Amino acid sequence: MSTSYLIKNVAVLGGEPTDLLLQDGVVAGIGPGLTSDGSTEVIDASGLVALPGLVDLHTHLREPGREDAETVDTGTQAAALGGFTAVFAMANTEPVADTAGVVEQVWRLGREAGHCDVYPVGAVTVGLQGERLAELGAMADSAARVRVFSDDGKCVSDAVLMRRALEYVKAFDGVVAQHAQEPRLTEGAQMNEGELSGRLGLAGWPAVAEEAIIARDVLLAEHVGSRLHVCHVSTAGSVELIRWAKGKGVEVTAEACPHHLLLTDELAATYDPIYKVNPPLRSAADVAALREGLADGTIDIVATDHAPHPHEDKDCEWSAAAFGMLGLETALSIVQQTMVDPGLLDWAGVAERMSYAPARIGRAADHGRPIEVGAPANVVLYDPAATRTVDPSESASLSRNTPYRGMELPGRVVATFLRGTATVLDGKLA
Ligand SMILES: NC(=O)N[C@@H](CC(=O)O)C(=O)O
Ligand SMILES: [Zn+2]
Ligand SMILES: [Zn+2]
Repeated sequence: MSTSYLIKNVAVLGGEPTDLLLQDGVVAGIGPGLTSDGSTEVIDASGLVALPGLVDLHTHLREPGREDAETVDTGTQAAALGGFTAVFAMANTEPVADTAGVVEQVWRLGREAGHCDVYPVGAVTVGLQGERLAELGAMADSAARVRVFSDDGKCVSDAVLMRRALEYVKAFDGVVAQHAQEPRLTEGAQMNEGELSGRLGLAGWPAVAEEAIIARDVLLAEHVGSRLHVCHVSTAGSVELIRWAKGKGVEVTAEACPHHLLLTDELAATYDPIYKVNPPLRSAADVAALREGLADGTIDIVATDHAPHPHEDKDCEWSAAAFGMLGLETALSIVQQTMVDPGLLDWAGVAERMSYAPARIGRAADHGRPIEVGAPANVVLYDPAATRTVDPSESASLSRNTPYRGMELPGRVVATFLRGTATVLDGKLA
């Protein structure tokens, strides 16, 4: 029999303190003054906020193939520590997750690890090569029940292939998640194109390379009547385009990453590749536009783009280093710092953008449910008053490439429950 938990005096979505009973995998009771029998573990949650288990629509778990950077086991440990109960695992593994066999392998590894649910993302094109559509239907029909398809890491830049993919996924209510990067406009690109890239002598990655693909794709999505999701939106112009498309009724959703909500391209002046990421860190004006777009719902969700890389791929000169940074264990803190503390989002808004909406977009039915009686007990307890200094060596990830090392961040995940079982207790893996 699994343990049941009575969580006392917890602020559900930041509301008035109440009690929460998690039993038999579901939320079994909510209300002040709940009492327990002897077999129930009681948690004093005074000062803590309860949120629905977080859902990350954009995680790189690296397995199969780059187990030196991350495995499904270590990546989902990091996820649980960050308050996540479900992650969508990107397809740019080795081999690429472009067949039913590979997505089932990742899905099975997730079940065996047991730290959070793993929803494999299927590649759009064979080998991420951008030439032929992968077996989308076979992945959708597999045990992994894939609904999100992405060549993330690469852009589906061929308009005909993108159109076909959007058409194809309609049959099983799927969505194409685009890494919006016009390849010809970003050959050799190293950082945001601007005055600073010129001064630093690093090849620029212009905003228009992202915006041109988003403009094209929202028009394609409208034309074929399909669902489009835009990965890691990074520019003010992209926010504007998505706002316009939504206004027209296009079925487009979009994500922003924590690092794009906090950090700017000025960090490239350090030449420290810890700040090298794709799409690149942008200007302060872009950061402000992303925060505003996330606040008003133009940007639907926060997704981490957790991108582990081993030190030999990061501890080298800027132009040789890999793109990407860790994100799972710090996401909620960065969202608190950039959105909640400045008053741009309340905790209900965080639940929408980090749990309900990503689960909806990815069709993860057991996740992203309000904390109410009968719902699966996927819950995170968070202490917004705590602070901590980020120490990369404490990360559960196999990699160390966090841009927040040494920074003092607000908040701490105290506990995470997956279907009523604690995956994290007292801030540590349970
Ligand atoms: N974001 C990154 O900088 N890197 C990602 C790929 C991607 O998300 O495009 C990776 O797989 O390392
Ligand atoms: Zn990407
Ligand atoms: Zn990615």
